[in-house]
Amino acid sequence: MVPFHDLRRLASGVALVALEAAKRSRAVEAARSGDVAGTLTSAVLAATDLAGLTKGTIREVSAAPAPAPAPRDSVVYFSGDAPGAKPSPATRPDLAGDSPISEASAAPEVEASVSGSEDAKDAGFGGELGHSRGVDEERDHVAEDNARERNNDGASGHGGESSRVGVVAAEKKRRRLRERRVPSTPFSRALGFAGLGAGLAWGTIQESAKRIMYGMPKTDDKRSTVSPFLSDQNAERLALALCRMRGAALKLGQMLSIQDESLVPAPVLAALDIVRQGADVMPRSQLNAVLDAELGPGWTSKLRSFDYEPLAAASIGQVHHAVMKDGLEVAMKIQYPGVADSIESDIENVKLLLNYTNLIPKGLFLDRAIKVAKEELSRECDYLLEARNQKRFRELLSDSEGFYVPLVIDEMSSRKVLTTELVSGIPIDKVALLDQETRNFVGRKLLELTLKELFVFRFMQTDPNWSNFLYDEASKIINLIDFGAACDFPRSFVDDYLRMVVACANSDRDGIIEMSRRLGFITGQESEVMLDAHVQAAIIVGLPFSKPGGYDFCANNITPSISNLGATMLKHRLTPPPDEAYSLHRKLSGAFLACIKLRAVVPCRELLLHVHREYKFSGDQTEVLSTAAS
Ligand SMILES: Nc1ncnc2c1ncn2[C@@H]1O[C@H](COP(=O)(O)OP(=O)(O)OP(=O)(O)O)[C@@H](O)[C@H]1O
Repeated sequence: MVPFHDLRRLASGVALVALEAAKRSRAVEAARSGDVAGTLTSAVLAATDLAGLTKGTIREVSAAPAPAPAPRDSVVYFSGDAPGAKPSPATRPDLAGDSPISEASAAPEVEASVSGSEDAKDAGFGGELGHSRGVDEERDHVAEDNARERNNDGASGHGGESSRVGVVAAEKKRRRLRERRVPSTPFSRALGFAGLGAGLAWGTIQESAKRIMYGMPKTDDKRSTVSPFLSDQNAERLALALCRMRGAALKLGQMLSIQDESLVPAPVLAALDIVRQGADVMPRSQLNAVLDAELGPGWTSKLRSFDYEPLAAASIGQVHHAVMKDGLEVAMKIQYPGVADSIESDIENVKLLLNYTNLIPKGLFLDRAIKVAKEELSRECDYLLEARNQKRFRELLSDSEGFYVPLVIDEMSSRKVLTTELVSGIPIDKVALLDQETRNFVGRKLLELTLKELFVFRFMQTDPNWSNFLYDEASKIINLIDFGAACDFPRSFVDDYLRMVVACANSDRDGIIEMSRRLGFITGQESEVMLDAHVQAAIIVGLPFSKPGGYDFCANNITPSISNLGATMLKHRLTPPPDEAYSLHRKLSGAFLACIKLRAVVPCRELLLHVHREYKFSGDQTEVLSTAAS
């Protein structure tokens, strides 16, 4: 027998589809007003969305790439370069031939020269000649550097060569991404979620039936054994749908994917790993439409070349390699259409799905977290804001050894397109494969940066995604990218937060309780159980800072202890954490998780004491560390 609650889920899923269709359907409106063509278009769109979202076919991500479509050249070169300067496919062997990206439908007013690509010719790309304006001194310098590096060793971007440092670009290209249109209207997005809900419900019923026929699946994960909802197929379905939807939904999926198994069930985590590896790719027609609308139809006149095969398909946009007229290699991040306008509804829809599935434990104060996520995501969709953040960090870190923030190219940037200097390097999870000395160095640098951002700049990039730190082994520089999520912290908050970290480092119970109250983590009315759990968690988080000398993140894995205490705190918590805490703690735990991943040994206490010594508290109060601190 199929359990009743599964039938109810299916019914709810179907009801949701019907409800959304009725509520938001342009088709219905069109039909009412007699627009038959509109009705048909919307119906077809809806059907495609549903089909795509409920299939749940397993995607081979890395082990066995999907068969390549007919070979194509994805790079389009534009005419007007100085003689001899025109890059040819031969200089980019990684691009030879096999792009999975399909047909072009390009900006009609520019015509193409080159590359022997039929696509480019069909697309009618071409040259507005001799343009090179607004190139400042710094930019010239960077372009020259890059040209020199390219001549020397063929590596691209800042930070240069090293056979081991796989250029991220080349590495990412080896993965075959799936090309699918982004559902860009509120209607198609809502239907997408509804379809997913129905798909999950159907998957649950299938799983229940399977269990009746063949018994329980063998797995260590208790929750997946208990709930037929948490089948591998359903988890896969969820991941595929998120990759297709992109936008806020995918971002939330990526956030969940770096959580540990005590919060998110294992099969879902495994599926979300797919999500972390990148979204589907938007077709050229959608891409060109965004570029034309944002940069004007003459955008190609500023480029020597543009590669239609993306370096990366991220949650909010996809990133393409291009070369500016002056030879500077750049990364162009192009936002998926419709995602900025659908943050609110996407998140509401994800919430609905989470409610269906009971995936999130009670006590997480989800509403508050969701409010913060919405605000963060809308900021992240504004690439002009990201450009400003990036310039600010470039300035702040200009004297900090070991870090580099790439240049922003204003003339090729807008609210939905962000063009920055291309940098190279390997993300943190790849650094984890290097020698101990390198891992220690990178771990130390990451913690140093985190402390500096919070306690010196009071301005922090709050997205700890491992790919946002690209380590260039040859120059020993960490190239920093992705400043979409960044925020200022008020001085009074930072003052008390530093006092709290020091109290944690010194296992100072009274200090922890007092600062936690002042910062708003507790009300002061909590039960003893809650206070104990809170203090214990704080002391565990402070452990790396508790003793002089190198702290070995590999030998002391603190994640499980925190998860256990986390459960107690969720049960007894009286107040949600302050708004500042969501992104700050994501970043801090991200820095710790990175050090754990790197199995690094880092003199954390020395780093903290250094920051504390240099810190000026407001009101110029002299802060003395307790004797245990020295
Ligand atoms: N300047 C750059 N140089 C080299 N690669 C880059 C650059 N900018 C972006 N990339 C590549 O594109 C990927 C996505 O870029 P970015 O992180 O800025 O996008 P995002 O939409 O903020 O992504 P996320 O979904 O991780 O938040 C990076 O992980 C990196 O591989």
